[in-house]
Amino acid sequence: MAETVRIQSLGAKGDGVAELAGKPTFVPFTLPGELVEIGSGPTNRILEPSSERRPAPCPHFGACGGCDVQHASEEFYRAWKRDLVVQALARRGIETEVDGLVPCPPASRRRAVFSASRQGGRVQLGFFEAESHRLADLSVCLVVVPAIASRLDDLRKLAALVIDRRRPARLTVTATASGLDIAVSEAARLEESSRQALICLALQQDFARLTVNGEAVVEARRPVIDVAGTAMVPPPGGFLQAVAEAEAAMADLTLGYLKGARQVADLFAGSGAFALRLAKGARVHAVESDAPALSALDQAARHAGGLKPVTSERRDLFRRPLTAKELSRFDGIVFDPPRVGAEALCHELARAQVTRLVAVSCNPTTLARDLNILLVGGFRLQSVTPIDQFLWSHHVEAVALLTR
Ligand SMILES: C[S@@+](CC[C@H](N)C(=O)[O-])C[C@H]1O[C@@H](n2cnc3c(N)ncnc32)[C@H](O)[C@@H]1O
Repeated sequence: MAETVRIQSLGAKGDGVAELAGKPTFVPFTLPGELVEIGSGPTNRILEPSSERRPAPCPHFGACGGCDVQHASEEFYRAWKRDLVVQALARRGIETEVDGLVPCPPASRRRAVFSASRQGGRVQLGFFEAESHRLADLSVCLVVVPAIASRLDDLRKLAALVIDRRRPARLTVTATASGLDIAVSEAARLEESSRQALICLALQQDFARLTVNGEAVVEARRPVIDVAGTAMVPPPGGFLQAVAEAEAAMADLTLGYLKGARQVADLFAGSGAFALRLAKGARVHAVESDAPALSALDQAARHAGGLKPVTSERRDLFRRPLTAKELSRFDGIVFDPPRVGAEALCHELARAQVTRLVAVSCNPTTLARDLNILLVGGFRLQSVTPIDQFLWSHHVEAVALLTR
């Protein structure tokens, strides 16, 4: 039955929020203030559009799970994203100045994880919505760098050789300085004939490296990521900040905040986006649980000229966080955990003799929880900067400085 609702706000996942029969109702692709008819068909009818509404630039918007908010003015979009951080902090009772959002340009995502499946004999390649089976077959993608956007058909040809009938394959595609680095997971078991076909295709398409279900199929060239002048070869499908400009913005803030520190810990260091930059001015101890990531960091540090010593430690920081005593030997610390945050580590940090801390986060909710632990432990929050890395999605990063 059709109902008419007035959208009150935009929720944390980018859906419009309205009240219906006293309950919150989520209406995708709407904006605050809009009057919307819902439930009358597959799409909702906007009866009164917001003055902030704009035509979505991408023809796949709405059908593709990659973007949530393309239908608003840039000013509205940026304010909403910044507010996701403000609101998450406020829910923990943290009232603080939050900087303006560092924006993300279109055509800048160097790392994308596509899904591919076969529908009626045709290979479809695109992004799934969370918890959805909707996969739009992309003819264009406005968020990825041209080196990826121009290769969607080639990626479909590759997917055709690896798709398992029972589940979609995942293609982690990274544009590196030496060509595309592609890691396919959840692929069908490779028969010798499809392995040969993949090798031919990868060489013909000039992919730098192709890995399928963890097996190196082709490495025509080492895929190289430039980390502010240091060459780093990432492990296949390993973590990499998705947008080089966003990584640089987070790193610039971190380096500025830790200026003058001599002994720095980079916790949840990945392949060294921060460590390799920090080591230009300080000794760095990098801690991370993923062995291939640490090995990439080590190799890069060893081959780079002019860096101060970089040591690394493989350690599960959830189960075995550095202790307050271990942390107290550093005069600067940066930590950049996955979405679940760094609760156990923050309890140790709160007790450590550390005066300068940089928290980098991809989840405002866990960031707020972790900051709260540090504030109770006597730190003061000096700044919070939201950074857009996933343009037109509901994801937002943040960098915060804490001092004692
Ligand atoms: C958001 S990434 C940050 C990586 C790095 N700072 C960068 O900017 O490229 C989070 C990192 O935490 C690592 N990680 C996940 N769980 C961990 C754990 N329990 N202990 C230590 N590291 C972990 C992941 O492997 C990943 O490299």
